Amino acid sequence: MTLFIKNANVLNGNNELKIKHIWIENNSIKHLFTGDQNAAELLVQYGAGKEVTEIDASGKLVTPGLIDMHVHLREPGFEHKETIATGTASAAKGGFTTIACMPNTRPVTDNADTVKLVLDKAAEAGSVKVLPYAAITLNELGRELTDFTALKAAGAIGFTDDGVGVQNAQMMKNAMALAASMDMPVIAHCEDDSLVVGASVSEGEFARKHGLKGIPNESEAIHVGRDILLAEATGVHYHVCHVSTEQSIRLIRLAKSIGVKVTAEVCPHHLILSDEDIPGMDANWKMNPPLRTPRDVEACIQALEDGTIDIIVTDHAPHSEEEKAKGMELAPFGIVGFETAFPLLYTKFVKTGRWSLQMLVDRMTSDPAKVFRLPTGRLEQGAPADLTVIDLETEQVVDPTTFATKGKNTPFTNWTLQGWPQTTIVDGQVVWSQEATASKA
Ligand SMILES: NC(=O)N[C@@H](CC(=O)O)C(=O)O
Ligand SMILES: [Zn+2]
Ligand SMILES: [Zn+2]
Repeated sequence: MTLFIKNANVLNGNNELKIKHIWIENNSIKHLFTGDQNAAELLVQYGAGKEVTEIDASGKLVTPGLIDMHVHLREPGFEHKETIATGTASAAKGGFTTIACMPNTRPVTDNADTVKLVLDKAAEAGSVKVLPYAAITLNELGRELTDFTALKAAGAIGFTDDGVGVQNAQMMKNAMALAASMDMPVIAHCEDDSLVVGASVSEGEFARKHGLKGIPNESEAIHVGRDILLAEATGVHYHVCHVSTEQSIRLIRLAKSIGVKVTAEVCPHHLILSDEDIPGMDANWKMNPPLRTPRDVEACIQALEDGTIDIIVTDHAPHSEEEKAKGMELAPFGIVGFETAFPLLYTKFVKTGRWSLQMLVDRMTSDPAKVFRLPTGRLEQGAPADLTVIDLETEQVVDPTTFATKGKNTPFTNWTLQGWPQTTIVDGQVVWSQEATASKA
């Protein structure tokens, strides 16, 4: 199939927008024409004898397909929360073309068969590229290492027990040494269980006001510090999940300055919301790590700006409405993220002038590709044709009833945002477009 995207606004790496015409053939970007070339003539010249699908991207931003290295697709085992089909559809609608899914399914992705099942279902669902992580320990119980060799052979791209922290330091050290010997990364949910028993929100204003036990910042940072020392000792590529505290950032900054191979990610909600924004005992504001203080929020923003935190991920974590209705203390942790991530960050940081558009796009495309050595995340001749067309103008109100994900658990309901993805292209195929949705409706 041949696809011709004309009049696209493309970033040049230096935060300048240039008009380009993008010619796609055989899954990759074959030509990148400058905007002063006549699109109609190019079509005649290069499209002779071919069936060419045209997309007019006039006035729209076209970026490399967005990449989300931390998501929960829930299948197998929790299909009432999400399936690989609904999760990837939601990702496509959010402009994502590659996503990496966490192993806290049922069964846990701690064996080669489950890795293969995820990959098969993803190929079948067909929306976006799915990269599975495998568990560090069997059943994510922290007692026994999984078979790293078999998991890597089956297609796992890294090891993580996301959902829980690995409590035992020796276990983590063994995992890191083994992963290092296989040139695989260890991705860590940092949480010391002994410090968080029975808590559902962060230690801060909201917990005090409602008489709730709080999750302290040290519960995250203690693991970050421990793991940095273990990463230094083993030489592994250590990646910190959903960083949310000033203390963790301080440690990561120090580790990077002395050459430890550490990278880190942050979620939109930890960049935009603090515990002081929580309106009441509503579990759509409950996630792990919890919303921290405004001071932590500012530390996260600055860490992303100065490169201490490398990338943005959503930690898309759908739960059913019944589960979330159990209230702040009993409901499971997690909020959905795919369909609001880019508009939230564009509206809150680019529209306000704090970030360049280039910075936001890089942290969601080329930077994750760099950190995880992916072939995608670039818009250039010869690159895989994974692209996202984004409308930076139209305002739209967040309405969870229109989400493609099964999860409606978001704190951003009714927020008015700009920067909505319009068309998502994976390997030269349109996997989602606003028009198709609109005309179907
Ligand atoms: N982030 C969350 O609040 N929840 C995640 C688990 C996790 O990412 O630790 C989930 O699986 O629901
Ligand atoms: Zn986690
Ligand atoms: Zn997660």
